[in-house]
Amino acid sequence: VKDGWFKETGTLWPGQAMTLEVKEILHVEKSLFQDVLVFQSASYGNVLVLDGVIQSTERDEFSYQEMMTHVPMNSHPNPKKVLVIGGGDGGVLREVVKHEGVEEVTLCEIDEAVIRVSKKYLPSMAAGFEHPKVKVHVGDGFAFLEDKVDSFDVIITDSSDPVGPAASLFQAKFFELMKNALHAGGIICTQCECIWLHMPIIKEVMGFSRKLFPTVEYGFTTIPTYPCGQIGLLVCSKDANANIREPLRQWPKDQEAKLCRYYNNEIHKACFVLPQFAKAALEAP
Ligand SMILES: NCCCN[C@H]1CC[C@H](N)CC1
Repeated sequence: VKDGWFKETGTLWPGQAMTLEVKEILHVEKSLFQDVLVFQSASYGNVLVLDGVIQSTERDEFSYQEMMTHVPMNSHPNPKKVLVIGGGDGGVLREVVKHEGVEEVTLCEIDEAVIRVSKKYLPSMAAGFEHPKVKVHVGDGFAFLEDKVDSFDVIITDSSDPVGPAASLFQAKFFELMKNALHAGGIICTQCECIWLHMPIIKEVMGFSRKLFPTVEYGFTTIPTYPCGQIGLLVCSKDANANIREPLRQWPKDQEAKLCRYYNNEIHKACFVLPQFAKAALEAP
């Protein structure tokens, strides 16, 4: 933090940086896995930063957490058992339990510091941990999935970037583990980076995903504090007849408006409509 501003420089977005004005530094810690910073910003509420990269801000996190959750969940006919890999700020958990049919949601986060710090400084997200249907496992998602077979209806990988603790979550082996852990007809949704910055990463991940899943779709959401204000979600189904682009389930309009500030059943469809350069680069070979 310099002259009262935080600057998000990163090897994954060379030559550019988001900056946020800092009102107060709330927490600085070196966890077992990464540098953890929380600050109160002048205009985005409290901000969680891991290894210098913005993970969540109170003002705009709902965009990402809602889309990462409700696009896969409403693409599944009846999700009962849900797994969240990463997601230590609790935001995805908060969204998953909005689906009445869910019986149990397990969160597997490698770094207990993220959970602890989120509970203290990001209460609107960490509220997700309080729900009776929630089980928390602190550990590596890779290791957690090694012995899971035919166990979940939906798996959401809410990860940081493929640099540091989350690097293994962008590899084919991890997608094989997620596939094996899914029930028939199961769906995964993973954080899949930005079309303005990471086309090679997106193409690589979609490439091996298409070998593993019959249905693979890249959608995105807009979010001011992620690089270039756009972040992707890769949604894959084991069901060859699944049409992820059309919500299978939807709340009644008035209920939807109470539950969500970003997601609705129109934006579920719209999020898969890509600009020409991305459509051309990402369409199936
Ligand atoms: N719930 C935390 C979301 C983490 N998502 C990522 C954080 C880092 C960004 N460069 C990309 C999204």
